[in-house]
Amino acid sequence: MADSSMNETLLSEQPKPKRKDFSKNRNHAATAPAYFSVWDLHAYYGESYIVQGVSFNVHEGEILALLGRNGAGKTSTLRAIARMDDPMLTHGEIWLDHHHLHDRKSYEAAQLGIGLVPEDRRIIQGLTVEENLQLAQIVEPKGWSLNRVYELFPRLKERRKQEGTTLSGGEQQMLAIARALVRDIKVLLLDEPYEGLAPVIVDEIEKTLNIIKEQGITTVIVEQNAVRALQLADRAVILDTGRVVYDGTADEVLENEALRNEYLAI
Ligand SMILES: Nc1ncnc2c1ncn2[C@@H]1O[C@H](COP(=O)(O)OP(=O)(O)OP(=O)(O)O)[C@@H](O)[C@H]1O
Repeated sequence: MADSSMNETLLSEQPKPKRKDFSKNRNHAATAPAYFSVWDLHAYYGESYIVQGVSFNVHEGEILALLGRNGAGKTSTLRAIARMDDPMLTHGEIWLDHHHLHDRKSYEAAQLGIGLVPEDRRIIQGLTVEENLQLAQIVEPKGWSLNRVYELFPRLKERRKQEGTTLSGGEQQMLAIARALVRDIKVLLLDEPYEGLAPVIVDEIEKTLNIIKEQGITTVIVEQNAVRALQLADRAVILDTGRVVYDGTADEVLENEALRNEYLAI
């Protein structure tokens, strides 16, 4: 999270939040060729104006890295897309496979195919690995079967009777991703999946994300480990103070030292 001084700056310089008003939005779907399209999102925490007009498109089956320095607004953008209450989305459009999400609740966005894996992974205490997965399957529509998930994550199969919160960090991350897959998701939103993990575990998760991509699932990954995210991703969007400052190929960012220095400090 960014320091509070940035918040204060944003607070003093930015306009006050407006009432939610999606009626003035133009119909972006008519012009958006992309499978998953985010257009001109504006979102606030209380009066703090954080997401300041973010737009990007993602093609089906693509992996997009959403990058930027601490406090750039990456998590907030993911949360706005997943239609969480905080930050409050006040303007913009979100389209997934011809369905609009911008005027929906988070549970409706989830039913339409958004799978958010938050940074803290939210493994449910007191439940085994398998019970965590079964609980995620309660809500329709269902996605992958447990057998299919266990094929992808043999470690979870081995530990299926173990309490989820006692797993290692990497295994908990696998469980968090698996929980998204047992629901019928179209877009996987990953917030800092590599955080705190050893490089060898990052390798393992990266392989899994490539397999998930081969199955046609679209992924947006937010990651402080920008190089690893760029190596995985097809495309990259870089945010700075809640605005898009780069939208292009991941390879171009890896090759463009000036861009990396300026916006990623790497
Ligand atoms: N619940 C909240 N209430 C108020 N401000 C918040 C809240 N969460 C985040 N912010 C502020 O929003 C801004 C963007 O935060 P966000 O977490 O989206 O950034 P980020 O790019 O994901 O950074 P990081 O990698 O550090 O998490 C920061 O200034 C942060 O302090």
